Amino acid sequence: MTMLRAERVTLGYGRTPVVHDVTLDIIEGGVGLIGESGSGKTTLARAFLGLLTPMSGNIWYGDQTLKKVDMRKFRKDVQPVFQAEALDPRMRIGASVAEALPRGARDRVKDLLEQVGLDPDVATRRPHQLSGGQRQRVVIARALAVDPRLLILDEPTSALDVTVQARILDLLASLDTERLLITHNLAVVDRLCRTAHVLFAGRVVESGPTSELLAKPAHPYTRALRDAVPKLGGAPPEAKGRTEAVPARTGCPFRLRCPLAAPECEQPPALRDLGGRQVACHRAEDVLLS
Ligand SMILES: Nc1ncnc2c1ncn2[C@@H]1O[C@H](COP(=O)(O)OP(=O)(O)OP(=O)(O)O)[C@@H](O)[C@H]1O
Repeated sequence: MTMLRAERVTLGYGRTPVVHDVTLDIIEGGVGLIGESGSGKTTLARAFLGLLTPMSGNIWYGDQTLKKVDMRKFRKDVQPVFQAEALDPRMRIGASVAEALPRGARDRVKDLLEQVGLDPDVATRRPHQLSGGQRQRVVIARALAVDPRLLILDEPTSALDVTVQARILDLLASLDTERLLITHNLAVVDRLCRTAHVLFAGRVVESGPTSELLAKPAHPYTRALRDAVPKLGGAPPEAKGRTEAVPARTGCPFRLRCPLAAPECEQPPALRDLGGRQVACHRAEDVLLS
């Protein structure tokens, strides 16, 4: 089932588009958005949260666009999971979680803290008295307080060290709530999302089942990300090749970094179906064979 849908969405700041003509469904089983810094992941997430209005195209929630939807209900159904730094440093943890709960349900603080694997005694502490992993759990507890249908998680574990990161991923995997996960790290998407979309320079370059994208990438950029997959907790990968090259302004945006670039890549590749996935590459068949 599709929970949220971006339909031919172009997004930008001022008059400058940074996400171009993206169509993408958030479906059950977890959806991952992967790409390097500046590829447009957070911009797309902000549009899905209703925080950024598309320059063109629409975001659909069920059969309504976000322009028409009941925003009070939408804000309850679709919850962002912010970085732990967003917690109010002056507030005690219990008050911080209680604040997120609906009126009349404030006695659920203890349950929520337990649900995210925290000792309810942390309720009396302030954020600086918790570890980074504990703070991230509090942020997740706050997001869960309104029983959302969908969590939108932007790099939920990148600030944490490896073992703590693995435990937070276990927690997220154990939740019933659906998720859109934004990350540099393919290994994190593999753990939490059945479907993955790879963004490069504000365009979807490959989409499909995560396991297939990892096992047999059809876009050279997906392959470069896969080959640079950091262990959980590692540094963000850089695609191999001429990493200093900026995206090309004409033709395929990846061509200046692509080891398979050919004359036809001076024409922009359309996103096309290829054996159960979608890929925007003239040479996808060669990528699969090579
Ligand atoms: N508020 C803003 N005003 C103008 N340009 C912005 C703004 N926010 C982001 N951008 C630009 O939009 C592009 C996409 O940024 P975005 O933050 O969506 O990328 P990202 O893939 O989430 O990167 P990161 O992983 O570093 O967060 C970048 O070129 C960025 O410089």
